Amino acid sequence: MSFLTVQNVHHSYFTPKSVTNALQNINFDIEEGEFISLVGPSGCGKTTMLSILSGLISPTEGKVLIDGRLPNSQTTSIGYMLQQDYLFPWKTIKENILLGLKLQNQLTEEKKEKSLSLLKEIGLSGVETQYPKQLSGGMRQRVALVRTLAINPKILFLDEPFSALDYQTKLKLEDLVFDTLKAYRKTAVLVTHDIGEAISMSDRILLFNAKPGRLHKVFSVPEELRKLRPFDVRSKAAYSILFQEIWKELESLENDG
Ligand SMILES: Nc1ncnc2c1ncn2[C@@H]1O[C@H](COP(=O)(O)OP(=O)(O)OP(=O)(O)O)[C@@H](O)[C@H]1O
Repeated sequence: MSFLTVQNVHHSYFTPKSVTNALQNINFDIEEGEFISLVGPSGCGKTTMLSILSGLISPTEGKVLIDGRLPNSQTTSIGYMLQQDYLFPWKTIKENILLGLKLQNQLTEEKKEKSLSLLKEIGLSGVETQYPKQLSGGMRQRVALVRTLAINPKILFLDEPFSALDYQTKLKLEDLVFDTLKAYRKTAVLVTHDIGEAISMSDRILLFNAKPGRLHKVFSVPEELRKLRPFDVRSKAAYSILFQEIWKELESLENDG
């Protein structure tokens, strides 16, 4: 059985006046250690899919299993990186990083040391006693990554974590997140509007279609690109070919809609 399975998922939002079929008949699997991106036109259900995968909402029909368990079960450890870093402004960087462990009653000396050494690994030595407002947006997102990894999640859900950053910081952070997730052999699902980001970071890309949201096509990133860091992927011919392919497919979906 795969690490994560999505079986016949449908999801509708009901309001007193209308019903929106956000997702229809979604099926896919993710293997342990895979990096998957969800892309598609606005309103195709990417955020809804991520909310279902992470157990924030239950699908109207069908189910998701992570390591054989429902995502909202106590034993399924999930990490998030979002567009905003959601660090607590009144807590120091060290307190922010250790908060998850503290809340889960898992703050051992060993885990504390590990989390603080990860902060150094990603180039943030010496910020432990500073407050979030003293750091740049890119630095704060790096702290958010450490905070997420501190709880040793089985899977990470990344909801446009680079979209609020300037272009140069975004490219640097893509490399850093990629390196860190590979080093710790983490499984990850990224939602992004940026096809280049999806190709350069992922093993596979799931293209969704809108109204209702369906899984339209799955693209496998060529093996030769998967071995490279995201920044280096962007200069390869195979990258441009796949970019064109996904771009054309997206355009045809938008024209159909
Ligand atoms: N809480 C909600 N109540 C009612 N309808 C909703 C709700 N959340 C999302 N929708 C609708 O469900 C559909 C899918 O929305 P969703 O946000 O998942 O798409 P998306 O692909 O993430 O969009 P975007 O790329 O614009 O962020 C859309 O038609 C949206 O209007």
